[in-house]
Amino acid sequence: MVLAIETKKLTKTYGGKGGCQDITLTVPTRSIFGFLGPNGAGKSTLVKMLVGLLHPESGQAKLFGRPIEEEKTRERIGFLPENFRYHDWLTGEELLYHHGALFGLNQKAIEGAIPRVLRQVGLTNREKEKVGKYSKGMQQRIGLACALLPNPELLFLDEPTSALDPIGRKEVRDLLVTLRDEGKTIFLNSHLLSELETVCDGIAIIKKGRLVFQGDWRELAGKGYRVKVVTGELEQEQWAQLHSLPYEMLAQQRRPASVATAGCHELIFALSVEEIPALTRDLVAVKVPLYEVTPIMDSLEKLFLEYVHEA
Ligand SMILES: Nc1ncnc2c1ncn2[C@@H]1O[C@H](COP(=O)(O)OP(=O)(O)OP(=O)(O)O)[C@@H](O)[C@H]1O
Repeated sequence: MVLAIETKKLTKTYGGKGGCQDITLTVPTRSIFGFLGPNGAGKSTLVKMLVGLLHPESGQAKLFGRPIEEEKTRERIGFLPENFRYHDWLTGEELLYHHGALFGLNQKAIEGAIPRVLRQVGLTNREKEKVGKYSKGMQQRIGLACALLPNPELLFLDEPTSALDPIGRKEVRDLLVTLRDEGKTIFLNSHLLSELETVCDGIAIIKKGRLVFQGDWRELAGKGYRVKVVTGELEQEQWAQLHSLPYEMLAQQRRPASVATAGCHELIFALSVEEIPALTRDLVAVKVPLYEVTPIMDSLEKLFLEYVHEA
């Protein structure tokens, strides 16, 4: 499998301090990868090395199996830096021309790409307005449009939705999913964990310059499944049978009257994911009127806080 990003012990410090150290990371192609960490953890330092803005002190990094130093490799990436200040006096279109030229695209290629990127970021018909007059959200969108100009296979986005309202965020999330489905890889730096959890296939967590987790967070969050079971009214005997089943019941409560959905008892079991079908079969066997069986997963936020505090 060709990896979009592969680093081995990649290190860059600032006079021996800060930065990031010994980062060994793999990001598969055709995925959305979330890179998380508290402020000052080393996220930007890693991204800047990968896009060629900083030279690693030691270690190696490859993009699509090729060393990051190769110019040809860099042509395959797009980058949206955090809080980038665009040229206020240019129109959106002029800015795109400028960035297209910086990418080394010729006039024809730029003209062809502009309508595509404007459509992708929802700025069609706003390209003649000055960037200085754009709202913060529009400025973020035009930045994203610049990053998309060369139709990159790998896109580095640093906080791409921080200035957007909820509708704008949803639009950008949908765009990222579309890009991934088209075969692109997106490396996403964001503090908005609830956003990452809806789109990311894999994540890495960095703390004080070192990686403390990488992988599919859903696997990790789902390891210790809890399962919510909602039942109808239960006879005394059914309660007894329920308690005799070989599952650990963590909680039980009568559902408050305000809960509109059917069922009146809510039971929480501690289970592994593989045990869910067996639990369901056993509940049906003891004639429990079953309304709902739902796995409860930990949120990415909970996982993140655990790693950042404990590791
Ligand atoms: N140019 C620099 N000179 C000295 N130290 C630096 C420099 N750039 C970053 N650092 C230090 O390196 C560490 C990592 O910084 P970096 O900007 O990579 O973190 P970050 O995770 O991107 O932070 P944030 O989320 O706040 O943007 C921090 O301790 C920072 O102070």
